[in-house]
Amino acid sequence: MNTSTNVRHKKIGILKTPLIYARKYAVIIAIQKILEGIVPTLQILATAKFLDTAIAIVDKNKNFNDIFIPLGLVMLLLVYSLMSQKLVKFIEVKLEMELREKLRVSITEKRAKLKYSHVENNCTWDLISRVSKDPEIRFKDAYNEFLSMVAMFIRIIGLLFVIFIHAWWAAIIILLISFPLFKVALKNGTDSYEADREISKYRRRFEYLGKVLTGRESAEERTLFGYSKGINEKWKEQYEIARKIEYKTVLKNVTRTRIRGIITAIISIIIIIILLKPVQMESLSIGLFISIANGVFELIQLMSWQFTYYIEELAKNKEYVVDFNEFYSLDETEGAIDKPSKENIDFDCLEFKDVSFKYPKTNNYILKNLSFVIKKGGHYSFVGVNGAGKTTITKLITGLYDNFEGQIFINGKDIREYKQSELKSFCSVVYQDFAKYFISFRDNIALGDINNIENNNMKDKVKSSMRIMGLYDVAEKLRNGIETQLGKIKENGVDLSGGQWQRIGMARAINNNAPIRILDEPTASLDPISESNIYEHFEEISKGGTTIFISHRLGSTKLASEIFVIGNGTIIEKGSHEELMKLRGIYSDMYESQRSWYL
Ligand SMILES: Nc1ncnc2c1ncn2[C@@H]1O[C@H](COP(=O)(O)OP(=O)(O)OP(=O)(O)O)[C@@H](O)[C@H]1O
Repeated sequence: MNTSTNVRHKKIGILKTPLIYARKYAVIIAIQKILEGIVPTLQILATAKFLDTAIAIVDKNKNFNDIFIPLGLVMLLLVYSLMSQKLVKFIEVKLEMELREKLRVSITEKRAKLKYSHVENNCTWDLISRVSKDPEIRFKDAYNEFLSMVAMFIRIIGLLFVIFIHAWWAAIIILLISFPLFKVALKNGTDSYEADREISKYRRRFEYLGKVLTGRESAEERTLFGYSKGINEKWKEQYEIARKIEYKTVLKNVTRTRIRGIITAIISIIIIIILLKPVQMESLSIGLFISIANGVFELIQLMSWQFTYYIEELAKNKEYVVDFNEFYSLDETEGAIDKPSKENIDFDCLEFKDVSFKYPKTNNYILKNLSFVIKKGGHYSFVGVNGAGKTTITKLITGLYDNFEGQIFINGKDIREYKQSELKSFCSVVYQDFAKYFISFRDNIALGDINNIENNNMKDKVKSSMRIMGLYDVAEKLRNGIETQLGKIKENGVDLSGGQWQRIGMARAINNNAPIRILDEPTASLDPISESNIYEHFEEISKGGTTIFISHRLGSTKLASEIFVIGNGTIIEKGSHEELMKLRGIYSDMYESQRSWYL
């Protein structure tokens, strides 16, 4: 069915994603991180044992041989710490690669399935862009940071435990100062992501303006109109807003972090001074004092900088995961990625019955109680002023939007009851903003019939479409003929003129066997000879099927068996060219005003 589906997406979290998509590497990293949390406490104990034994040997209370076991332990733990870090870096790269492969495919698939309205809606488009940016790095970092935090937590508990046994009050003081620090870090993380979100709006604008200022597409106009200075000002304006938001957030975070650092440094010095007392009273050995002092400094360092850094990052990544889950729960069009049905679809008639439509989240009706019938084998023309709603009608016919009021029937059956694969096989379309694919000349045309793209007769089909569109001459002049790579992204790629690209777009549509052919401004970029060539070959283009032609060039309407003049969202005049000319209404005014320039 061509209806949208509200996707019941199982929410995934920071931990689940790597475990689902790259389980092996995720488990190895988790084990390593847990060990990373345990080893430092063992190191403190082993170092203390080593120092106390060394002092005892100097004091002649122990044998020299007694040093080997604690020394061996210290060495072993040191070697482990060094080796494991190298190993985990390697595993992290593997995890990232596997996440990239799986997540990118999954995100691309989801994007392809999305309801078309999400593509045309700014808010959801922002969300889609945010989520699609480096998802593997986001999840890898989030996973690592979460586990590093767990490791650090284990490490903190271990250190606190050792300190608690020998100076419980020091452990309590450290704990008390840590809670507000974590809260501040959490706030920092959320603020940063929110700022990122706000910045991304402006970034999109200044990046676009940057493209206008430097891109190839606008190079000629840039030189001719000399607008670089003005656009540069606008670029600066948007960039400045983004920079100020970023600066304010960073400044706030740095100030909070600095104050936090100074307070914790003072507290750690006080703790060390206080710990001297039990050493003096010999209730704390010198080895343990040195190890604990080291531990306290390290702990304060961890808690005031690293641990809080991880909390901040985690808060940021949590926001990303919220976006990620929101993206996956956006509604989809069922069967959106299905290929057109392979069966030969018979088309009999298409009917719009009192159709009204407004774009989602807007208030104005673009189409109002629109009714018309398109019959098999007929040639129809939609004309009307800019913005009258002609392209919108094609969006409804092709099923891109299904939130209209009234009814649309194809062969007497409600359009919403068709599967996407069936709907796709009804129409082939040359869009007003047709796509230019930077692939070979031949593949650009072959794409029009995806079901037979690998067939042996595709080359002949491509050639036949090229002949109709007068593309033989164009291909002959290219170095590798129809195998030439188009577009400038490849080293040997060739760019074509606007009209040549448009003819390729038409050839792609002709290569498709759908019974209805929709041509939205197909001659806008064509020279007069190519344009009249199209009118002459119209029967071949339509292949005996039904055509819907949208054009402001009213010469094309003479081919139509019926013309629909669209105004105020509905049909204001209809009939053949001769009938409408006799009517002396809007159509005849439009036609006469265009013709007057040719006389
Ligand atoms: N995605 C969208 N969201 C909101 N409004 C839209 C959207 N797309 C088009 N519109 C509005 O719908 C109206 C009809 O647009 P449409 O593209 O159908 O006109 P048209 O008759 O094909 O115009 P033209 O002759 O200029 O190609 C316009 O006012 C346009 O601003």
